[in-house]
Amino acid sequence: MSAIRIDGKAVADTLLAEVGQDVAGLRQQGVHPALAVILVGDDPASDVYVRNKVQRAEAVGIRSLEYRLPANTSEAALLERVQALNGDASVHGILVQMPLPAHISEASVIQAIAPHKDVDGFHRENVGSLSLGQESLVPCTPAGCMRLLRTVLGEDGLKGLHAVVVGRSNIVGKPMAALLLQADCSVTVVHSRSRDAAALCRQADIMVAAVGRPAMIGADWVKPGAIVIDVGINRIATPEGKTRLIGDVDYPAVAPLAHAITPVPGGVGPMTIAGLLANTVKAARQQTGH
Ligand SMILES: NC(=O)C1=CN([C@@H]2O[C@H](COP(=O)(O)OP(=O)(O)OC[C@H]3O[C@@H](n4cnc5c(N)ncnc54)[C@H](OP(=O)(O)O)[C@@H]3O)[C@@H](O)[C@H]2O)C=CC1
Ligand SMILES: Nc1nc(=O)c2c([nH]1)NC[C@@H]1CN(c3ccc(C(=O)N[C@@H](CCC(=O)O)C(=O)O)cc3)C=[N+]21
Ligand SMILES: [Mg+2]
Repeated sequence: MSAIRIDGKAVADTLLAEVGQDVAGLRQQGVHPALAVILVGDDPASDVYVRNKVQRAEAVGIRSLEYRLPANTSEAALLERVQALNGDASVHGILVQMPLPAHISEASVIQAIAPHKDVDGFHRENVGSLSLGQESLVPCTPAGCMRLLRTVLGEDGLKGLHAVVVGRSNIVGKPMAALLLQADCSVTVVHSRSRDAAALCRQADIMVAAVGRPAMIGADWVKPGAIVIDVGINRIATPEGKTRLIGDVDYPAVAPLAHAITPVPGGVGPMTIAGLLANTVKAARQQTGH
């Protein structure tokens, strides 16, 4: 028996086609959804993601504005840029690429983004809404993971299952746990201080790995028949002297015993970008009343 390989690229393409139709409809009504992406410094990984975002945005008809600021940009200058975009009615979504240089407070920058333009869903107003189960802009990566889980399990198929989230970051782990709870899973969150993380993970019907450690999750962490979602994006060196992407899950070891599993690349990553663009359209609708 080999696992279902969850094709995130294909699911993302379906979502992007829907987004493209929504954008076309809005543009006929005179609304051109626009996303501003701000990148501070020249982190090579961030550079790839920002390029992917801008390309996908343009492919679905979303106007994209890209601001590349030098690594020595002051926090005040970045906040000024954010405030200018907050006040620009032609811009519907604002994303500040993380991580930021150490001299800039990520929290301060996130709180400066107008909540209705916060397409990452990181602002405390959106975090609060998510936690309360109220309508909000939901973080793109966890939302993408939920959509992938529903493609395997169906709309109501998550109810009552035990989900284990590995990682508790504000951008992935915590919002992931909130969404799983809302879908009526029982949720365990495992982190660096957890006692016997592997034993907790072995109890999971659904496991979501968001750690940032290449292939940390081996076969002995996974219950046979579990569904495994790998959020990790790690760049490792190959014996040939090149680099390649690998997840937090040891795919060759885990795939034979899982019911379904996402690959890296081609799993969660494409869903994040599709979700970001879907959030941009949602924000544009809310801001324009269309
Ligand atoms: N596919 C996509 O679209 C995206 C992928 N990513 C990727 O997902 C991964 C996680 O990202 P992010 O959440 O931002 O990472 P963070 O570094 O912010 O968080 C990592 C989490 O993993 C926990 N952790 C670290 N080591 C262990 C361990 N040995 N056992 C159990 N838990 C551990 C940490 O625990 P503690 O809190 O105790 O320190 C922390 O909560 C990265 O590879 C990142 O590149 C991120 C965003 C989007
Ligand atoms: N404010 C903010 N919001 C984010 O959503 C955010 C961020 N900062 N900082 C960095 C992480 C990481 N992230 C990814 C986006 C797309 C892919 C992606 O497209 N992955 C593809 C291809 C990757 C490749 O080939 O390099 C895949 O996995 O198949 C991956 C990772 C968003 N993040
Ligand atoms: Mg910082």
